[in-house]
Amino acid sequence: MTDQIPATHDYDLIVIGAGPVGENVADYAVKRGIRVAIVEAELVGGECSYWACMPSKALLRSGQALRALERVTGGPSTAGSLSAQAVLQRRNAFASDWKDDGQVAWLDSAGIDLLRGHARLTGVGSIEIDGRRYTARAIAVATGSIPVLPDVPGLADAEPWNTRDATSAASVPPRLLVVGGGVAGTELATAWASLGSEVTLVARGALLEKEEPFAGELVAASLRQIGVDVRLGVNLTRVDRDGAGVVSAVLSDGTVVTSDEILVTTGRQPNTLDLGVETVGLTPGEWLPVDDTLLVSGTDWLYAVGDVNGRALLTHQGKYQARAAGEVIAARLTGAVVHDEPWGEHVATADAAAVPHVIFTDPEVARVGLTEATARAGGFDVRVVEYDLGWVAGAKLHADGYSGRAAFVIDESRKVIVGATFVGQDVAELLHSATIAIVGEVTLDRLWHAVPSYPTISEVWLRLLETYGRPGL
Ligand SMILES: Cc1cc2nc3c(=O)[nH]c(=O)nc-3n(C[C@H](O)[C@H](O)[C@H](O)COP(=O)(O)OP(=O)(O)OC[C@H]3O[C@@H](n4cnc5c(N)ncnc54)[C@H](O)[C@@H]3O)c2cc1C
Ligand SMILES: NC(=O)c1ccc[n+]([C@@H]2O[C@H](COP(=O)([O-])OP(=O)(O)OC[C@H]3O[C@@H](n4cnc5c(N)ncnc54)[C@H](O)[C@@H]3O)[C@@H](O)[C@H]2O)c1
Repeated sequence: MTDQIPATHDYDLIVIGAGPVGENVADYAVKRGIRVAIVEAELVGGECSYWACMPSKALLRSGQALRALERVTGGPSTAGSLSAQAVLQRRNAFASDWKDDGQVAWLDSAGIDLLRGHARLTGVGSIEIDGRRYTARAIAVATGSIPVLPDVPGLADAEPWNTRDATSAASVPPRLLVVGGGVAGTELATAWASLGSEVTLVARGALLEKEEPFAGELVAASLRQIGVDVRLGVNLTRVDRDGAGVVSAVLSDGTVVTSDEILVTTGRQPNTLDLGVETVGLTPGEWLPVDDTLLVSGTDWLYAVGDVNGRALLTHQGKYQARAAGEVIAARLTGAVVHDEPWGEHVATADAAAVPHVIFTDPEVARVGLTEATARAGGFDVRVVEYDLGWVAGAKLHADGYSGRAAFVIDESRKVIVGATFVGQDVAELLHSATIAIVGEVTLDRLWHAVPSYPTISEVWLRLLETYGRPGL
């Protein structure tokens, strides 16, 4: 192990991992005129492009569109059905048929060198790929995260699906058991049920426990409506797959679920187990701790960006970090001024204040910032207002019997929104207005002048303000 950056180096910056985050670190850095290489062990484009965001949303979209049509009087009079094979083919196209030629061509056009293979850190400013050593003045780790498999007797031997299997499967399993009531579990249960699978969803608590409680309740009700057997407050105790391939799962309430596949969606862990982090004083298997410029604590050359730092396991938030990291690495290497004050060009301040995300279940769950529970735990002087989206004229027009709910978490001391949640059909596009209100710290009295158009679902903004009451009255 070396303990200082080598005097000569192959690159200014080496990025490990060419997922959406690594690509953006490299892109933003190379545009500032430094020499950049990126290392990829599998496909350029990463998890999001081939086994996560894109294929899962492609699997979900057709069912959502069909149900939306059925909720409008005059839509199909008999229950419509999807062509599962056509949906799977559309999914294949969105996963680029698991080929990365397009992304590789883009790297080339951007002037970023691609090094194929599995990289391991070997010391300060140095890595090894298949026995070959490369050095750089800075290294950015963007290796993402991998699924967690709970230690349940028989589970590993039953060859469960992980999210990769569930997003790339070539046919619809007649029966699917989904374990885990979080984001991936609820989305993939929705998708496969829409495609005709008989789905059972098992969650050890409620669904979507990190959200406002009404989110999980509304999603559980709608999953049941599309035929999913939702079992809450139970866990797996034992799993077996017999010679015919049938899976039997024994639950903590003593019941047994039989299925053709079992999908485990019980969270993620950092992809740092086989990365050589121990050569630079870090612990394999742990999230890499970073400051707001994405610099790894205790170093002046190592950065960790995206899922691997554990700040927000979302593509768009990782890419936001990547823009800051690419710029700050280049700035530091070229001696340019670093703007690392809160909300400055070189920091990921929004990671702590305003992370937006959409769960593409039906209804969608869209949240930015804090929930009531996290705001209270954070010591905010909180007031929460809620409104039933089914009462909004634009929502009634959008779908017969529209069902949904929205909430604002308000910091009473500053009279600003610190969290917003919308649950309902097609609320995803409402979310960015809330992100802007939070990042801009727009006060409630000013928000009264932001007039939503009639008749749109966004009128819920006015209804929530009215529920709060006009400041000063
Ligand atoms: C089922 C599912 C659905 C999701 N849907 C969404 C969504 O709709 N919206 C959203 O925002 N987020 C979604 N996410 C989360 C999103 O996929 C991740 O946040 C995102 O992929 C993280 O990007 P990343 O670049 O940090 O890591 P990754 O995308 O995991 O990329 C890491 C890359 O590094 C490579 N690599 C790893 N180790 C090495 C090594 N040692 N050497 C060389 N290369 C290496 C890997 O091969 C990979 O290409 C979803 C996740 C899952 C599981
Ligand atoms: N639309 C999106 O943006 C999207 C979609 C899918 C995934 N993701 C990202 O991927 C990440 C991972 O998703 P996820 O659903 O795997 O994680 P999650 O944290 O959302 O949910 C994990 C679920 O598994 C349960 N669980 C954990 N350990 C368990 C155990 N030992 N036994 C039984 N149950 C257990 C939890 O209670 C929870 O219900 C999310 O944090 C999210 O950021 C995003």
